Amino acid sequence: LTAAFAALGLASALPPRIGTTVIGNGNGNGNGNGPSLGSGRATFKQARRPHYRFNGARAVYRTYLKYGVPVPEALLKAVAHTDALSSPEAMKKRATGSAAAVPVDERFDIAYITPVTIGTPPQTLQLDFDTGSSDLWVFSSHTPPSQIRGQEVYAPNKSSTAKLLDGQTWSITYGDGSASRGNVYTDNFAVGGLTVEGQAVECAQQVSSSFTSEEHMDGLLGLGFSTLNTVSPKGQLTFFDNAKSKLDSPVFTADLKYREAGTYDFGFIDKAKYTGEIVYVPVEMDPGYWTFTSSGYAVGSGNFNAAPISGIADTGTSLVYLPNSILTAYYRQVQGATNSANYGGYVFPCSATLPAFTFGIGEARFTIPPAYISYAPVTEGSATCFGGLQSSRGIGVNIWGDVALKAAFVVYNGENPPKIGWANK
Ligand SMILES: O=C(c1ccc(-c2ccco2)nc1O)N(Cc1ccccn1)C1CC1
Repeated sequence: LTAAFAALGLASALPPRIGTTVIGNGNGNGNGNGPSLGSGRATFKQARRPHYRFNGARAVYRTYLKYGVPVPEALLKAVAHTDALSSPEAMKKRATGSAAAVPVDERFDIAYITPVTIGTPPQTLQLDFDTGSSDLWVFSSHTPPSQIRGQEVYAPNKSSTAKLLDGQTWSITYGDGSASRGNVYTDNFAVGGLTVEGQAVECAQQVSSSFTSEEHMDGLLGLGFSTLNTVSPKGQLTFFDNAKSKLDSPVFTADLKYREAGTYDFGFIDKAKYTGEIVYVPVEMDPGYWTFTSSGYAVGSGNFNAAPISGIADTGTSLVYLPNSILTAYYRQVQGATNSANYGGYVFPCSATLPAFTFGIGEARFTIPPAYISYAPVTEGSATCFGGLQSSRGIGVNIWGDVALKAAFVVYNGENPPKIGWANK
């Protein structure tokens, strides 16, 4: 501002502290209708103007007018632009968030963890963001120490903003047989700069062994629909449902990657993260998963089999689970592949040459490279590898897990009705 004034050859008469409204305290100067002057002194208390946003361009503009200096075109444009930025609707939705999705292990993408902060002062935990479930639960000070192996825990008693949800409990069983249960607090909760106050944080009082052995995962953050939430007797909202109303746009995106960190973004779609166009398909939100229909598949360079495949986009599941007919078509192209009862799924020699797997979203095509499908040796150092494509028989739903999701940029659009968008990257 000083420079602006100097440019105008004006003394740097800085305007009074912007946004103050001068109010009298009743000892006026007697020429209004206030009480007669007492000691010839007057004091005026200043008060902040609520929701006032300083607007530099407008301050300079006012000065030009005050001194009768012609206002240059550029300044008029700046005033118009900055006014638009601070307009009521522009002010209303200002929130977005962005956080890394890091593989829990450097060799296989078994799951991805994302840093979050809970409480006051903030406690940082690493959670598995899971679009296949809708409970936000954490290892906590209520978790038996015998079930904790290196995880960070949330201690509500160390947070001045934690509140127990009296009488509320939760209990969840996942498809791989893992399970956890406990009680519930609300607290301030933030992901990548996006804060929700009063988020239901489900504290584990019991976790099953597979959670104990996943030492870098301090809990799950459900991004399914809140209808799946298990808190009883009063179901709670997911972080996304709580944050949605203040997001610039009611969306979150998943950009998972093969053996490297990706990102979850909330409230915006980052054009730098994808190529071509995002193709949207409808979502069936009952019973609570992001359920959509794929338009078909192809094995390697084979022709595309156009056939609707209903399935869920599940960031919390490592592999892809599809109908047997598709798996037979795929693994018959893999030398030495068998569906092993011993290992519980399709295995093959790690030295085998694998075809890619392509799935359709409308007219768009997404190809999972062979490297993603040669998932991991069945046991440390084994020459037999477990496939990234497995059978959905016995699950009841087809699942597009991380093996598929990391081949795309995925937009979870929470408008009514919800939809899911897919783009290549
Ligand atoms: O693990 C679950 C899963 C997630 C949430 C719930 C649940 C119960 C009550 C509320 O949510 N139940 C699941 O079972 N998978 C993935 C999966 C992977 C492997 C086998 C079976 N399934 C659900 C998304 C399908």
